[in-house]
Amino acid sequence: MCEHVARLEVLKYANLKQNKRIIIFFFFCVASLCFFFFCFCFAAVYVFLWTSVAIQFLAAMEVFEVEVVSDAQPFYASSYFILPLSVVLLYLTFKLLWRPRLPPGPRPWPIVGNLPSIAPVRFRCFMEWAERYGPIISVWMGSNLNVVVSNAELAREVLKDKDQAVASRQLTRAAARFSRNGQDLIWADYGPHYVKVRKLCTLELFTPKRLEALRSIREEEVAAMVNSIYQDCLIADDKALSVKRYLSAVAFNNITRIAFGKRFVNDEGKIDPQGVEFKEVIAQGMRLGASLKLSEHIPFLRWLYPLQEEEFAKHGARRDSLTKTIMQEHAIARERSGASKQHFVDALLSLQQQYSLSETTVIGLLWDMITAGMDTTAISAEWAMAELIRNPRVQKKAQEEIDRVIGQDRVVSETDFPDLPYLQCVAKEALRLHPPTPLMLPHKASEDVKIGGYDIPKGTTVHVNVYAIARDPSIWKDPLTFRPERFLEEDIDIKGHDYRLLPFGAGRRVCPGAQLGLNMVELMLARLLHHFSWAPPTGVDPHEINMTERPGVVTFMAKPLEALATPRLPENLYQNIKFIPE
Ligand code: HEM
Repeated sequence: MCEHVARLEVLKYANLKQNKRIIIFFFFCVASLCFFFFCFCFAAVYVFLWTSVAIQFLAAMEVFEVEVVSDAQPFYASSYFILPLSVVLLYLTFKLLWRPRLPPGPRPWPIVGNLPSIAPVRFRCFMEWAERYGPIISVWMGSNLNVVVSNAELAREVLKDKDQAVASRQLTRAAARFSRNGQDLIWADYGPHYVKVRKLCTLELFTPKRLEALRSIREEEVAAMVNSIYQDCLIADDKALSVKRYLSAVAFNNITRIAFGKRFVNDEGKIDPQGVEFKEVIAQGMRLGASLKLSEHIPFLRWLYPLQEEEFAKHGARRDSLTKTIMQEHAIARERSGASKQHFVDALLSLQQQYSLSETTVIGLLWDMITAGMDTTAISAEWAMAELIRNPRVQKKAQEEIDRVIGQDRVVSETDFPDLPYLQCVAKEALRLHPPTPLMLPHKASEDVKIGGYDIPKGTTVHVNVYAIARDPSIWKDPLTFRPERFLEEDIDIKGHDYRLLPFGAGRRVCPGAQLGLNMVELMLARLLHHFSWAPPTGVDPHEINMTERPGVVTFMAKPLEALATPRLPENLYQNIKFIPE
C-alpha cells in the first residue's frame, strides 16, 4: 500500500515537472514570437522611413522627379522628426541590449563589488585569482571596474599594442588634489600636457650627462651610510641593525639633493628646520591620502568620508610655500654665480619658459620625483639585502667579485659597474622577485578597447601584475628561487623591453627614473657588500626571515629587516663625509 502511494506521489511529481516544462516552453515560444514581431515591425517602419527620406532627398537633388501626392505631405514632414527619433531609439535599444564581454573574475556583490574578498596584499590576491580565472580578470572595487593582466603576452598587449588607449591615469580624489588635477607628470592623463612634460624628463632631466653630473651626490650619500653603519657596529658589534633605517636615510638624502639641491641633514645626522618641514609635508600627505580609501570605491559613502577640503588646501599651501622658498634660493644663487647647477630644480627653473611650464607644474614635477624615487629605491635595496642574508652563497659570490675587481684599498664607484656583472644580476634578481610597485601605477582606458579578446570599457582601471609575471613558472625556471645566475645565462632587459620582467613598467608610461633608480640600488648593494658581511640576528636562522609584504601601493617588508653587520675593509675606507651646504 505504502509502495503504491509512494509510486503515485512520484508520478504526481513527474507530471508536475512535465507541466512546468510545457508552461516554460510555451512562454518561451510566445516571448520569441513577440520579440520577432517587434523586430520585424521596427525594421519595416525603419526601412520605410529611410526609403521615403531617400526619395525626398533624390527628388530635391533633381535626380528624378516625384509627383508628391498631397495626402502624403504631412507624413513626409513628420518623417523629419520621426527619423532622428528612431535613430536615438535604435541607439538606446542597442546600448540597453549590448553587454560588453568582460574578462572573467570572482562574482561581485551589489554595491561593494569584490571589495570584501580582496586580501590586503592585493597583488598576491590577484595572482591567486589569475590562477583560478585566467591571465586577465575583472575585479570590481565598488562600482569601479579594474582589469588585471598577469602574463607576459597580455602585458605586451597592454603596454605596447594598446599602449596609447590605456596610458591615462585613474585619479583618486586625494591624487587629484595633490597633483592639482594632473598638472604634474605622474597623475597627468595622456594628452598634450603629458607629452610635453614627459619630453622634458627624457631630454633634460634624466639624460646620461645629468645622471653622471649627479654621481658624486650618490657616492657621497652611500659613503655617509657606510660610515653610519660602521659607527653603530663599533658601539655594539653583536647588535642587530635596522637595515631599513639606513636605506631610507640614504634614499631621502639622495632624492632631496638630486631634486631640490638640498641636504636637510648635516654630517652629524641633525636635520635642519626646512628638513623637518619637508618630512612633515610628506607625512601629512600620506595621512590625508590614506584617510579616503573605502569611500573612493563606493560613491554614496562619500558623504560619510567627505574630502577634508580645508586640510588638503592647507597641505597644498604648505608644500607650495616650502618649494617656492627653495626655488627662490636657487634663482638667487644662479643670478649671483651666473651658472646653473645640475639639480632638477635648477634644470626646471632654467627650462620653465622654453617649455612654458606653470609654477604648479614645476612644483608638481619636483614632488613627483620625491614620491616616485624615494621609497622605491630603499625598498628594492632592503629586499635584495634580505635575499642576500637568506642566501649566503650568493652573498659570498658577489663579495668575491667585488674583491677581485676593486680590491681592499679603495671603494666601489658607479664607473666600476660594467666590471661587476654578478652584482648587476643580484639587483635584477631582487627586482624580479620583489618589484617595489608590483601592480605598477594604475592605468586608465581613455576609450573602449579590446584586450585579450575581451571588451574593456572606457574608464576602466588597468593593472599589470608584474609581480605575478615575474613568478610565472611557464617563463621562469624555479621562479621562487633567488638565483642571480639566471641573468648570466640569458641577458634579460629590465627597463621595459622584455615583457617577462617589468619592475619599471614599459611603454609610454615606463619609469623615467629607471636608470637613476638602478644606479642607486646597485651602488647601495655594492658598498654594503664590499664594506660588511651580513648575517641574521643572533639565534635567527636565515630562512626564518619574514619575507611577506606590507599592504600598499609599494611593497615594504612586513617586518623591517634586521641584520648583523661585520666590517671587512681597512678602517680608513669608512671615513665620514664633510658635507658643505650646496
Ligand atoms: C628601483 C627604483 C624604481 C622602480 C622599481 C620604479 C618603478 C616605477 C614604475 C613601475 C612606474 C609606473 C609605470 C607605469 O605606470 O606604467 C614608475 C613611474 C615613475 N617613476 Fe619610477 N621607479 C623607480 C625609481 C624612480 C626614480 C629614482 C625616479 C625619479 C627620481 C622615478 C620617477 C618616476 C616617475 C616620475 C614616474 C611616473 C611616470 C609617468 O607617469 O609617466 N622612479 N616607476
